[in-house]
Amino acid sequence: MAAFVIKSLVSQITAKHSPSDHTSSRIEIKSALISVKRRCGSKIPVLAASIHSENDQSIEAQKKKNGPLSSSHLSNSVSNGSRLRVAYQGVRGAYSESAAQKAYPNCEAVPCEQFDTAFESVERWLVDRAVLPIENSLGGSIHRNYDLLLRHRLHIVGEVKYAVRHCLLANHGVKVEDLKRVLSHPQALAQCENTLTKLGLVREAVDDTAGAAKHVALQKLEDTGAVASSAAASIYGLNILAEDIQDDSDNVTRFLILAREPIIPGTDRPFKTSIVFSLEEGPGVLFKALAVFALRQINLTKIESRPLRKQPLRASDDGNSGLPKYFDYLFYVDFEASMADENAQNALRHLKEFATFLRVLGSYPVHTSMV
Ligand SMILES: O=C(O)C(=O)C[C@]1(C(=O)O)C=C[C@@H](O)C=C1
Repeated sequence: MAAFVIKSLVSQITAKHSPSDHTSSRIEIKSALISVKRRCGSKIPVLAASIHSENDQSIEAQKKKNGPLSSSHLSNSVSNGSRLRVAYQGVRGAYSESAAQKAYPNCEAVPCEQFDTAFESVERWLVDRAVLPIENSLGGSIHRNYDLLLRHRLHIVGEVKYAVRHCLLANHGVKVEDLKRVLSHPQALAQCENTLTKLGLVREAVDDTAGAAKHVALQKLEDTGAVASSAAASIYGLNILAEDIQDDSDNVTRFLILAREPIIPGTDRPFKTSIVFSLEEGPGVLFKALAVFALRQINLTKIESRPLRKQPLRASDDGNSGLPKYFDYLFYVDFEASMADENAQNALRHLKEFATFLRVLGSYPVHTSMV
């Protein structure tokens, strides 16, 4: 509630003042924050810190430099509430940018250096949403984002599936036979495993596909190519040596749309729910957990297990030698039902009876159209 109050206050105040008139709007925001703080208590300081500093000027300056948001920028701006601002990981030309624009066609796509930065920029009101890859049909799960879903308190409010078509890019005048190395995001390299092996290229993983293209272009490399999109080729002035080099034409990456607040789940269209839980150790416990859905004819579309980092190993309970006996895991499950559906509510109530931890990450409409 406090955050909502502040956000509407800030947009009212900043709307009153000209963009250059930061001093008076900051003074007014400060006094408004003091009165809100009296009403809402100590939750304010963190949010206030992000409002008090120079607002969009630093973001505009940052965008002019065309550099992605880094953690150092997280504390000094706030979304001005005009166009929806959507964070993605990577630089201009990344598939994540295209996915963000597909999810919100008129959005302002905001590049972030790391996945963590994208999560934090939503939490600190720098942007309104984040669109982050969670799995790919060839490369599998993006484990980092599964771990971050648990570490942060954002909600999944949607998903978008994007058909990824990789190109082999190089500087003009460079031929395929001149290449010795290729740069790209590890997921992209994995999706083009066969092609890159046939070409005998040494792979080097970098933060994102478009960043790889940008580096090859800026450094005018003649023995190194990049695996990236055709959009990245035109943005950074590279030549497309080969198109559709992914190992399978059906190369789809599923992205999650993350927000500070959950959506109200409905039953008016197909919904999906994502949860994460952990279980006691024991024979058949996982079977029992999955049975709560099977018994109610609820279809599971994804199961992912990730180490329980706070307690990665579990000592054996027979007390022998005290050596850890089990790896402790978290289970991430997506199922095809809305949390507005009583059947899904009963399934989770049943799961809660023997799960040691359970959190609903989001209940959101199934993405149906393809790019
Ligand atoms: O590097 C990019 O262009 C991204 O958008 C990242 C990413 C990913 O993390 O999987 C997104 C889609 C593709 O699967 C390849 C890379």
